[in-house]
Amino acid sequence: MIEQKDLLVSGLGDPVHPSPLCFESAKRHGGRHFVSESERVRLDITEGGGRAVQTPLTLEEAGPRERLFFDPRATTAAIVTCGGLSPGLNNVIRSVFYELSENYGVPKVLGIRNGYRGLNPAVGKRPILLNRELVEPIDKLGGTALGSSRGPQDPRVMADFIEAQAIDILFCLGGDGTQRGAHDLHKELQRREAKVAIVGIPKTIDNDISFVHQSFGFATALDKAHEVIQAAHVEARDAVNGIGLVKLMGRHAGFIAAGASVVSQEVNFTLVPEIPFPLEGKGGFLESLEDRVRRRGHAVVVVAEGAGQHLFEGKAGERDASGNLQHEDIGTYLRDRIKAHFAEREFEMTLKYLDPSYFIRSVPANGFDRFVCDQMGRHAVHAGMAGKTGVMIGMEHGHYINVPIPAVVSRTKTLDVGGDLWRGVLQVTRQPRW
Ligand SMILES: Nc1ncnc2c1ncn2[C@@H]1O[C@H](COP(=O)(O)OP(=O)(O)OP(=O)(O)O)[C@@H](O)[C@H]1O
Ligand SMILES: O=P(O)(O)OC[C@H]1O[C@](O)(CO)[C@@H](O)[C@@H]1O
Ligand SMILES: [Mg+2]
Repeated sequence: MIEQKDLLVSGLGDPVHPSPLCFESAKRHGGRHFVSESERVRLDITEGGGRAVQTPLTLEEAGPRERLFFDPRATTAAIVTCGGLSPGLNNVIRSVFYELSENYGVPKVLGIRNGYRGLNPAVGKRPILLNRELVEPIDKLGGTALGSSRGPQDPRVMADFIEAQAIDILFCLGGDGTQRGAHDLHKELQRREAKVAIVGIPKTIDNDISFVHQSFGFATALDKAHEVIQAAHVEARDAVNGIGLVKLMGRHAGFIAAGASVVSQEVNFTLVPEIPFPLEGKGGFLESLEDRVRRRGHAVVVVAEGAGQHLFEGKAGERDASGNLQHEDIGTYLRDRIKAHFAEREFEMTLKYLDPSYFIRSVPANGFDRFVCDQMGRHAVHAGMAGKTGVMIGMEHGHYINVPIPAVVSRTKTLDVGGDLWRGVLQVTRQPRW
């Protein structure tokens, strides 16, 4: 259980340098300008309906501070991108670079190559000095201009490198693993009493990072997933007893599968990791699917990659370089089980299996994600320049917030099966309430 004391952000010291940012016109019009340290955002803004009355937890509002810890003209910053790709990584790199160099006047911004590996000179490539020419066109491209990687590096080696390069602020773009790595690095630098700010920026198409209502890349992933579901629907509808089966990413959480099902409106079954569905027997998935095909002549099924793992109990899964468990392939397993089920009943049908895989994440960000990327990147710069460290930029209730990384990684965000999104899925699919 997170307590208020777990939500206090660490600082490197007194902010003594005046910010070069200018908000005079906002001030004149009575608008918001600098954000003070006392401004906080409530984590839970709902009440009533039988909820227990509690003192609400609050988080630090992110945003530009009037006084900075780092003197912008004498600051060196660096950016690293880790883990799997997500639409918008390049947009964040670009916004972080421009905010630092154009608005704060930071003279040196380094791009660390291929994730945390680039902080270990024994195995990584040298960092690149970012400049306008390099950064200006990257937002039109998918992927990350800096490269990424999985797999651990020793925090002592990374801290040595950071100190040797005189890096003052490191921006760590990545998912839960990246934020854990950032926390280890922060602790090592703290142990050395090094005045280095570590600022995380959450990246995941899976949308499964706590304290982030919607991470960048998620909306683009839904757009791409929607295209695939549309194709599955056309194929299913135009075949004799057609079934379109679509597997989508989401190893721990079903946000992509659920979100894309609602976007598409054509899905009849959505299978997610949060709800272990019965496969066989009355009311199970196969019987329900058969019933739907008998009644309507076709069906569309969307399955998240992390769904149905209970069906593989006893199998020792492999792990990737970062230690993430590799799931058994629920997509091809369901494809084969569906075919076998209909064959046993001598019920003619046509199954089309679509696995868009990386197609939904290695693409440029859509308009909404581009917007989120810019906001995330610039808020991260404000936090770093103010000397906040061991912190990740979050977003709740439309407010950007500074969240201590231990609080972020202490819990995993999964679909709220009593919430609006899942209710939406049930209303669209009218599938059984497993
Ligand atoms: N528990 C951990 N402690 C320290 N470092 C970690 C930890 N977990 C992962 N890392 C490091 O963080 C980097 C990225 O981790 P990982 O490959 O798990 O991706 P991620 O950031 O979780 O992104 P995603 O899973 O969304 O692709 C890797 O270099 C990995 O070794
Ligand atoms: O094949 P890779 O690069 O390890 O990435 C796969 C993983 O990426 C994710 O989309 C997370 O970004 C997961 O849903 C998926 O398991
Ligand atoms: Mg991860």
